[in-house]
Amino acid sequence: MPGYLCLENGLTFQGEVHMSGEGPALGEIVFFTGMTGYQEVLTDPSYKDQIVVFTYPLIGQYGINDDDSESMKPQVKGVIMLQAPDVYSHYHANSSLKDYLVKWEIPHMTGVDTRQVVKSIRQGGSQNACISHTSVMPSKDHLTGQIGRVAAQSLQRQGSGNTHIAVIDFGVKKSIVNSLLKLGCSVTVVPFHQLDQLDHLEYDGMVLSNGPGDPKEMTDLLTVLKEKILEVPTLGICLGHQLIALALGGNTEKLLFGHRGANHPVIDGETGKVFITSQNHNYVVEPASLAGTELYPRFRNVNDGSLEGLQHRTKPIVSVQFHPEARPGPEDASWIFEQFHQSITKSGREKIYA
Ligand SMILES: NC(=O)CC[C@H](N)C(=O)O
Repeated sequence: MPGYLCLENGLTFQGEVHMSGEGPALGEIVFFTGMTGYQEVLTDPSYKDQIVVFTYPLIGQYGINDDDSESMKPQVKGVIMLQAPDVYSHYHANSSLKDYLVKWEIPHMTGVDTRQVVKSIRQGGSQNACISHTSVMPSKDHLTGQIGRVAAQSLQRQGSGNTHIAVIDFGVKKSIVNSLLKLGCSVTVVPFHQLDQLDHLEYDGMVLSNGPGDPKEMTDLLTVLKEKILEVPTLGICLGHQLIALALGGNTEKLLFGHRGANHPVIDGETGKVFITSQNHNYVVEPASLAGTELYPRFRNVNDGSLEGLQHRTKPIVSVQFHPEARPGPEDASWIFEQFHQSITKSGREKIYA
């Protein structure tokens, strides 16, 4: 049925709307620039309640499969595409993208001038938007509470390796846990609201996961997090990176329109090497806020110079704004997990932090 995408800045786009009810579906509108990886994006809990615009004009060509989801179901509030073909082709696929979105009742829209939508977001910044059959202007209210809607409810142990990692779950992607299991670690996923459980666990390292929304919604946890971060080798990924900065005295701010894609170049100040990363974030750590803390900026985005990761001056604590687990995107940064793993053993630590 014909319908509308209405942005907070007043712009309205017409297209073909597919949604079960009348709507409207309200979410923060953001854009993803990768040519592939739509299944991973739709199921990444960090996109909770966001409306995602895909800039690549043809989405759904290789269908949906049983392996590539980052969580049990799509997490996005809505999907905006130029074209989503009914025909798909891939030896792994078991459903079309459209059937999958209909099954999970995810409002989606095709026939939209996605380039124009993206231009508008780049000018006005991420903002709320509505998908509906009639033209409905979105509220300007800042959407909150997403982390509580995606994180696990109870502790989950996986793997049997000797090195035991506590993954603090703010909406963890499956591939972060898988990256640790692949290195031979065992993993306990600890929900963010059960940090007291860490006192009963014996673990060798900690990972603070990715997650949706504003990191400052987790301000109540910062004192406990700081104590735990300083105790064991710690890796922070995306929201986890932002929380390490906040816990150790830094500050975060919101970018105008965020980074979401599979080809963001990042330079490692330690080695001078540039690598291509997968990204999905709205917020960044403010470099100036690190003055007087024990953290220093190690990684930078080559395109806009924004901060992409931190290192602690004396302790084995590293954090990255990009996604070393990739999915979707290149695996150029998977060495971050390997170094984290090495940093857990004393000899590895001496080598890395010499
Ligand atoms: N992928 C993430 O962890 C995103 C972190 C945070 N929600 C942001 O948008 O910046």
